[in-house]
Amino acid sequence: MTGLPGNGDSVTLDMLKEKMAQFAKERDWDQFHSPRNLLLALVGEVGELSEIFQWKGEVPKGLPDWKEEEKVHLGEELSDVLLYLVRLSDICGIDLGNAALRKVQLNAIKYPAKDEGCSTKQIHGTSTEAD
Ligand SMILES: Nc1ccn([C@H]2C[C@H](O)[C@@H](COP(=O)(O)OP(=O)(O)OP(=O)(O)O)O2)c(=O)n1
Repeated sequence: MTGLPGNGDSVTLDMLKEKMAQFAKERDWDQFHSPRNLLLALVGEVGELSEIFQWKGEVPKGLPDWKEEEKVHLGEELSDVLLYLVRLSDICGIDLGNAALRKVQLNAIKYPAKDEGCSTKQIHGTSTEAD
């Protein structure tokens, strides 16, 4: 495994966590990667991500009309958000993967599937045929 993108390996949150830790250590940037700084950096990147969609109106899933360079840019901004989120979680001592899995379970309890009596209308204000 080379750890480089595109070599067929699946990327894990742990890999990204280690990459970010190494990146900060090599630059002596641990001093700047405080919880508050990382949170602000994360929010800034969410802003940059939002700018990509700003004023475009609704866009179809899969972004079929977008140029390749726009999709590359989108991937970069999504990555910045993910990387700061992973780093913030690490610095706060949160196991993000397990916390997210637990949250998915909690979501399923809070919003039961339609067979278990939950309607789309209750949550999104619109009905589907299944409702
Ligand atoms: N103190 C820092 C600064 C940067 N990064 C890393 C995490 C992000 O993935 C990326 C963010 O870099 P920039 O602040 O240069 O932001 P952009 O890449 O979005 O550049 P720009 O804002 O010019 O578009 O670099 C980091 O870990 N710690």
